[in-house]
Amino acid sequence: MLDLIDVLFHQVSYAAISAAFFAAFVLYQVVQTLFFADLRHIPGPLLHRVTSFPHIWHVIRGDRIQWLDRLHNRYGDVVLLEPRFVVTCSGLGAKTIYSSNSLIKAPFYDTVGFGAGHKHLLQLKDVKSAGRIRKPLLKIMAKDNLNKLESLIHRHLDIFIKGIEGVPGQKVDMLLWLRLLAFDIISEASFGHDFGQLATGQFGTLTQTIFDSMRFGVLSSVIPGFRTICLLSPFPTLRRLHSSLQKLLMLGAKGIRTYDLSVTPDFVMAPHVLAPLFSDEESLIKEVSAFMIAGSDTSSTTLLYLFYEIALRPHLQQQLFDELSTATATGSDERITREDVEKLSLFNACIKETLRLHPPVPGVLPRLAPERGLTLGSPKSSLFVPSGVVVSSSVARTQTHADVFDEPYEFRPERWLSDVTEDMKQAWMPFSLGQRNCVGMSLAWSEIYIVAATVLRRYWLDVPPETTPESMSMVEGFFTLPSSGKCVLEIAPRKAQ
Ligand code: HEM
Repeated sequence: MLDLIDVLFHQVSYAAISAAFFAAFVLYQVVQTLFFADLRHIPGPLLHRVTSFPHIWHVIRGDRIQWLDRLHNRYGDVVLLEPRFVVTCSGLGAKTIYSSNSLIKAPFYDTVGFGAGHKHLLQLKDVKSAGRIRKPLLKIMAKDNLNKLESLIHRHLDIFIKGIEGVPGQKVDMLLWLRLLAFDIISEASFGHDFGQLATGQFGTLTQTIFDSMRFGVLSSVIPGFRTICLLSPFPTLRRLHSSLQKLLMLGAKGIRTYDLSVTPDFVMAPHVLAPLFSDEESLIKEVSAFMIAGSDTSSTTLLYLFYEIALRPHLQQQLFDELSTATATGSDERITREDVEKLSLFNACIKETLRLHPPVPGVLPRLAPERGLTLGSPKSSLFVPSGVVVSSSVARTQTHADVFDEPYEFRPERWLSDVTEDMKQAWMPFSLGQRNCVGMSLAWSEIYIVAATVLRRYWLDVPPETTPESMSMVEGFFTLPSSGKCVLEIAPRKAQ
């Protein structure tokens, strides 16, 4: 009996000693992380030093834009977002991160691909390997080359116009129609044929697949193992999200393989034009499928907020109409071309201001601090970030920095008409900066110019009571969208006025 007590006593004391050691170790780690870690000089909530959970939570909720705003208001230009993730909202900080070729993309980009195998351009980590695809792609998508796409844009715009004019009461959900337009344009530009959704006025299988792919991309970028969770899940919604990427690839493959060269032989982004850039068909299919995501909601969101902001301001709308009326439509059938309107100053200022206040990619573009570390500077402070830490600009906040823009949250296109400071130029980054900026920028501008000019010359836009600042407040999914999921605007044909 005594022996038994002795053994138990020893076991208990061993267990107690082990527990005490473990508790001391945990305490040491917590104290070390909170007060002695190499990032302790970076301002931010204490919780961010030990967990990524707050960041994950706000990504899932879609309110990261507002959360980043609050963090910067409280902690300044440079903030600790996660234990190994630092964000800055200074233009100078953005320049430091994105204009240097030595910063590679963060592991985040591994999660936004199409699964195993080849990566698409957005995912390629370093400037050099991305450059091999980017350089020829930029030539293919150069402004002069894109003239050939203008008739394609107009063809879809005709269907769009017919569609919105048929909406009862001419109260149009612009979000729905602009998304349909952008999806049809990019699918025809990439696959050689659209999916006819614009003609039906409804989201179809393709759009649902793209929406699911974007949701899946967002969730798998923040929830570890999300792919596996979906794959093993009994819930049909999760399994549908997971299969969306494969579905998109299948549509991409079909588009490329059934591309009709006899109809559009010299098409800008035709498979035979793009194929030499890629080592095999799989890479080409992945790239073109990624265009479907990168090149759709980005353009439609810009056009949406442009129309909304203009519709809110009758005086500006009339000024813009007067300016657009000075442009002669030189395209076939007297259609507006990019060249007709791209130099109009107020028109350009309105688009720039829309992209400043409502950036389609509003959140973070994470990179890894290089081996020597880097200093994130702003006029107020500069903080050293050691090697391997993820660094990023908080884009929406950088573009509304109160030190750079007067009345930063006001839509004031005139700020771009005179006295544009270097700080303003530096802080305007809707397409990102440097060697990994948007490769589809020129295509996006063509689409925005042509659609916006055609619509604003043709219609007077009004905001009905149901469309409010709250319903239009920005949420961040893969890209920016209005929180209500719609944007009803009233359209009145100009001639009828
Ligand atoms: C208003 C419209 C657009 C905006 C605001 C926009 C914005 C951006 C931004 C901010 C990036 C950098 C992403 C990052 O570093 O994580 C990017 C990259 C990219 N964009 Fe766009 N984009 C637009 C339209 C388009 C279009 C129409 C395409 C058509 C194909 C496109 C294709 C791409 C691609 C392929 C990349 C990856 C480039 C690389 O990693 O080197 N984008 N875009």
